Amino acid sequence: MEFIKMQGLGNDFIFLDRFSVSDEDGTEDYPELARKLCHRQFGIGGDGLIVVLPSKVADARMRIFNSDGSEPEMCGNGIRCFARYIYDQGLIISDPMLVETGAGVLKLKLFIKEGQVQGVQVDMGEPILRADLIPVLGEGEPVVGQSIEVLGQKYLFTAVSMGNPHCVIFVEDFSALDFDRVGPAIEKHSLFPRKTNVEFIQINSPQEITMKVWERGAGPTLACGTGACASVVAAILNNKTERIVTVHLPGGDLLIEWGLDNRVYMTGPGNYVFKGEWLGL
Ligand SMILES: N[C@@H](CCC[C@H](N)C(=O)O)C(=O)O
Repeated sequence: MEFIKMQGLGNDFIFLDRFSVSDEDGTEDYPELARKLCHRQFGIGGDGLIVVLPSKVADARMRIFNSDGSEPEMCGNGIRCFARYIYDQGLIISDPMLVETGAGVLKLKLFIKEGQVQGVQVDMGEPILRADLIPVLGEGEPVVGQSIEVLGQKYLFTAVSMGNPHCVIFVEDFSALDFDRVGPAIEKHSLFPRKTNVEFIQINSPQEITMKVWERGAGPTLACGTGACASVVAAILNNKTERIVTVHLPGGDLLIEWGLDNRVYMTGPGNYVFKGEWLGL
């Protein structure tokens, strides 16, 4: 089975190109493939599996599976890699590029220099702040500064969906945080009926934040694009930043803007790692 591996700020994905094969034939078990291929020792290794599919309403359709086999609605770092891949394959019909995702059809702008994609800006759409749609068992709307208790300690969180759910927690200092225990405990907390991604945020200035993420279905990753967008929305709702913010992640930086049109714009890279053939069938 041929594959390509790509990464967006170290958030790494195995790409299966099924553009010319119908998804409807049901012969491939993507959740099972994701678990096998993403395994860091027994597989290729990755945070997720991305399947490139044809679309009736956009240039192409992206399906993403977490390394545990679950299928989230969206992936911010993945969609930038996806855009670069379909551009390089000559599969684009429209400008801006349109990609169908579980969070709707998204518009993407490619920054191209001498035929090479240098970066991608994604219109990530409007953040979802309604508790029942995130979903979170939240008080008030938006759910800002609500208390959550895990491992005997209380944290204040803001809940935002960018198609997928995020629980954003502001911290003074990462070193005081038991990240490897608190992250998974919040991911599976009963306040989040569909589980959640968890972002811990340090505010550096009104234009800069630093983020550590525990992803739903994948654990700790070097970056999360939807998480960066949700965190900037949460920071603005908490009056901590301006509307254009650089987000420092372990794998690099993203530029996020929550526009006055209520849409969130994410700009960053998408890169190739290698291509190969998987023999572990
Ligand atoms: N890393 C991604 C998000 C992938 C999905 C997430 N783990 C979920 O289950 O919602 C990103 O860059 O947005």
